[in-house]
This record gives sequence, C-alpha cells and structure tokens, in this order.
Amino acid sequence: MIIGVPKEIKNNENRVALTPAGAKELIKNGHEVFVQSTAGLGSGFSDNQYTEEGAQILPDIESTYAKAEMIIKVKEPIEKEYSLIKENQLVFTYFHFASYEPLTKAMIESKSVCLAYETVEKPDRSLPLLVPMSEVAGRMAIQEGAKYLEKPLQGRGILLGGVPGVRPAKVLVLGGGIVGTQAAKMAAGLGADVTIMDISLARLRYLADIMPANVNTYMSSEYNIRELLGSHDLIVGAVLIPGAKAPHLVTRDMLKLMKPGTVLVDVAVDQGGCIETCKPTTHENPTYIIDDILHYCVANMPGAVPYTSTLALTNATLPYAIELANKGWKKACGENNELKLGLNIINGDVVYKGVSEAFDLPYHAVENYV
Ligand SMILES: NC(=O)C1=CN([C@@H]2O[C@H](COP(=O)(O)OP(=O)(O)OC[C@H]3O[C@@H](n4cnc5c(N)ncnc54)[C@H](O)[C@@H]3O)[C@@H](O)[C@H]2O)C=CC1
Ligand SMILES: CC(=O)C(=O)O
Ligand SMILES: [Mg+2]
Repeated sequence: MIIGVPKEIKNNENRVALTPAGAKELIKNGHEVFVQSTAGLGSGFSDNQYTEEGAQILPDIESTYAKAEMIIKVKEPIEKEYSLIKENQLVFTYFHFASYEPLTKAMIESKSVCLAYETVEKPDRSLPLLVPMSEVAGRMAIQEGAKYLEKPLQGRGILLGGVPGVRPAKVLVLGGGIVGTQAAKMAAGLGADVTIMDISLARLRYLADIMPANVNTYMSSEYNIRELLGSHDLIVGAVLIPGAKAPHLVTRDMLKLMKPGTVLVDVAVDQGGCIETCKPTTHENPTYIIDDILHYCVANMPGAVPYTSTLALTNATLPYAIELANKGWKKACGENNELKLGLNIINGDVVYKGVSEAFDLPYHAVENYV
C-alpha cells in the first residue's frame, strides 16, 4: 500500500503520525511510505532520518495527499485539507466528528473512508488510541492550570500545593477516566486538595483505592457539582461519551458560583467540551475570560509536547497502521472488531451512531461495509 504522512497544519501542532522507526516497519512489510518534507521536524525527526529507513520525501501537502492510498495523520483534517482528500482514500487520524459539523459534512462529500483514532475500542471498552494522548493531556491540564492560576496570567494567584501554614489550592476533576486520573495524580503530587467526580461508582471505588490521601472521590451529579464549584480554584473537564458530543456539566449560570480568577481547563473540548462556555482555543491564544473565570480550552494539548506525544501516540497507532496496510481497511476491519469500531464515515455514509445523532444524519450499520 502507498502510505502518506502529511505535515500537521493545526496551530502549534508539532506531532507527526509516523516516526522513522515506524516507517521502517511499514516498509519491511512491503509498503511504500511518503512523508511530506519537514513533517517530523517538530518532533525531532529530520527528512534524512526517514529516507535512511527507506521512506521518500514529497515537497508539499498536495503531493502527499495525491499520492497516498492511506493517509496517517494526527489531528482532524482542517479546512485547507478537505479538498485534498479523495474518494476511497483511507484516512487514519483523530476526527472528533461529533464536535464539528463542517468537518463531518466535508468528509461525507469526499467519499473517503474515515477511521477515527478516538473510537477504536478494545473489548474491555478502553480506547487504545486515545489513551496515550489522554495521559499526556491529563498531566498537562495541571501544569497549565497551575500556570494560569498565577496572578500575572489573570488567575486567582494561588499556589497549588500551598506552603507550611497555608492551605493548598482545591482542584476539582470532572470525569475519572484516563485524563481525570492523570490530572488528579499530578495535582495530588503537587500537594493540592483534589476531588475527582464520575458517574461510575465502580470507577470511583477503583480511584479511591489507588489515589493518594489528598484525593477524594465524589459522585457526579448536577447537585454535587454546584455544591463544589464555589470552593475550588482549578476545575478540569475530563468526561467522555465515546464518539458523542460531551454533556455540559458546568453551565453558563454556574460561573457565578465560582470565585473570580478560578481556572477552568476543559480537556474535553475536542468532543465539544463539558463546560458550556468552553470554545476551542489554540496554543497561540489558549485562554479567555468570561465573568472573571479564566477558560483554557486547547483542543490539541499534546501538540505542545511533541517529543513525548509523538512517541506515545505512534507506539499505540503503529500496530493498527501495519494491519490496515497489510490487509486493506475492509479485511482488517472485518477481522478486527477494534478497528471496525474506528470506522466513522465510509464513502459518504455515516457508520458511527454518536456522529449520526450529533447532526441528525442517516445512520448506516457498519456491518454492511466490512
Ligand atoms: N484537549 C486535548 O488536547 C485532548 C482531549 N482529550 C479528550 O479528553 C476527554 C476525556 O478522555 P478520556 O479521559 O480518555 O476518556 P475516558 O473514557 O477514559 O474517561 C471519561 C470518563 O468520563 C466519565 N463520565 C461520563 N459522563 C460523566 C458525567 N456526567 N460526570 C462525570 N463523569 C462522567 C466516564 O464514566 C469516564 O470515566 C475526551 O473528550 C478526549 O477526547 C484527550 C486528549 C487530548
Ligand atoms: C486526542 C486529541 O484530540 C489530541 O491528542 O489532540
Ligand atoms: Mg484534540
């Protein structure tokens, strides 16, 4: 198969979907790999490192899309890329369709095959291609939150861990999955007073067992969230309904319950956000203020730490990419249910329920295609 690796063009997106080591593995399996010039640079990989492993370099994004049967990338295609995607081309990347209708419509029109990293799912319901980036984003949420709590950056001016004789800051984490767990662990490590909420009692039991003493668990409900908002300094949004739009757990009217300078980090922004006043921001311009509450809603947080994120992501994606290249998407998805669940749009038909429901589009059972 001919595989294309474009350079990411989202704001400050420095990850790349394939490392030179990954290119080597695909080529060993008999495939041709074409990498757009400088695609790896932001993650520390030169064009030469790819060509030494047998990959070929293409000069621009147009030729990379034009050449490839399978595109492997990181972020959802952005507007400039829509017209480059061709009928029957397999696109393997994050899409987060349910949060953005124009992308969904454009990919339907392209008649390509869209296999979304974020909905590839294992039998235990874990999301193997989302987990590594959720680990990064969960950890980063606290780093960023701590920074924006500083007064010159318009936060409350409170140190997460406090100091002897002064109480630590309070951190509230909404959602106790991968992002939430990593965020809670980091905040606890810095000495904050942490509460983590989830709707799954089983998950809260697990977290109560493994978390340090400065992390408390609390059942997620509107009543309980309202109760805590006024006493917390940093609030991290970390809920997910796989493939669907995130529910708004913090609504606009709740902002007035919070102290001025409270920082909201809505990691779930890529699925629409679990804080109603959240709208996607970029690393260049990551925050805005509404009613004295600072919002941080960067939709590609891991893009800022590409030396960690590219390796973490490609460790997880490469085995699936090899399977897709070796068998073609139809056979690979027919034989591997994890990959089948990643299919969101096939030749113009929406085959993922959460996406069809988000925009009231006709739903087609994926079984009809593989
Ligand atoms: N902004 C960024 O750069 C990044 C964003 N993400 C996003 O972060 C979000 C979370 O991802 P993961 O932690 O991997 O998901 P996950 O599936 O591991 O965890 C989600 C948790 O939310 C809980 N939940 C669902 N409804 C809830 C409710 N009403 N109240 C409280 N908890 C609720 C679930 O029970 C689950 O434990 C996703 O939208 C993901 O795409 C992930 C990586 C990077
Ligand atoms: C998961 C995701 O949206 C990201 O890593 O950017
Ligand atoms: Mg994202």
